[in-house]
Amino acid sequence: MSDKNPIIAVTGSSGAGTSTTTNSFSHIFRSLGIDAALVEGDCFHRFSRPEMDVAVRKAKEQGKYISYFGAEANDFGALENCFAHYAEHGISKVRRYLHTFDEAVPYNQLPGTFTPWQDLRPDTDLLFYEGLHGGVVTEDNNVAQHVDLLIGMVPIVNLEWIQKIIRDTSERGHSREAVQASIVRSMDDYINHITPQFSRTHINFQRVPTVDTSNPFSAKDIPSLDESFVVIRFRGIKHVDFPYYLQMINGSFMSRVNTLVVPGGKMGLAMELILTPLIEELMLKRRQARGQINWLE
Ligand SMILES: Nc1ncnc2c1ncn2[C@@H]1O[C@H](COP(=O)(O)OP(=O)(O)OP(=O)(O)O)[C@@H](O)[C@H]1O
Ligand SMILES: O=C(CO)[C@H](O)[C@H](O)COP(=O)(O)O
Repeated sequence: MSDKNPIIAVTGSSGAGTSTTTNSFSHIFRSLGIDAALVEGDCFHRFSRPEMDVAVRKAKEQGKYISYFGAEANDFGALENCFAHYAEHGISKVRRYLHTFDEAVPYNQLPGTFTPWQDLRPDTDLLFYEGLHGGVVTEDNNVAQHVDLLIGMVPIVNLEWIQKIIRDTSERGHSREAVQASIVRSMDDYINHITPQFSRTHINFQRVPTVDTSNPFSAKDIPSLDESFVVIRFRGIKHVDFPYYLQMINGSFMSRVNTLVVPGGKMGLAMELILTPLIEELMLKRRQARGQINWLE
């Protein structure tokens, strides 16, 4: 945590929608005039796609599974260092993992490879991470401790799998069988490294479909926002203005004292209403910590 160089992390499983959510954050950053440094979590994978294929095969020969959710295939130490270094100095190093031809062509590289490590732009206002492990804690690494605002993006699991299967087959060139196999292979790491993060988050956004998703492996399309509700759970945030949200978001209601439910189509509006004041507060603390505060504000 750092008042001077705050970090916001959106964490979620593969296909959960962390990249999609980045659009909502970009919109908020733009409207608040915030210059955010983007860190894509996939840059901390240890292996390129061909290297991962080999690692998975070798592990299988030894009767083990490795997946993109776990510590063997991701450098949690490098991720923690990235956050710690940014919190301390406002800079860090990042790279990109290129998933598709569209992403890879501008770099003259192949899909499934990394760009070289590069310094983040200097003088950014905050670091924005989206990926798998923004709230990870293991025996050796504590990534979560460096995050000032931790958001979980968590569709219910059937919907998450539908989103992953359809995205991976239509955009990333994988077969349905390969994606199903990777879901099976990931299950241990999913339980040990992905889901525990959602008990450390400040807010979880859980999309729940209102259409039948009981066989996610046969789904032809992703249920739309209008075919879903979003369950929003708050933890450890003071003064959550539930009456204001209930008034502003048509069709919203509370299901528990810390839980707001909104129609799926209102997810963007809900994110903006809820996150804008929290991000403004981070920026206010940042200015105070840097002695830039104008007491007339
Ligand atoms: N709220 C939503 N409504 C409808 N479709 C969605 C929503 N969120 C995500 N999707 C779709 O689900 C798929 C996966 O989303 P996205 O790429 O954002 O996931 P991700 O968490 O970034 O995955 P990865 O970590 O594997 O890159 C995409 O096809 C995206 O369009
Ligand atoms: O999104 C993922 C994890 O967040 C992917 O599973 C991982 O990055 C590997 O990508 P690809 O299947 O494109 O090689």
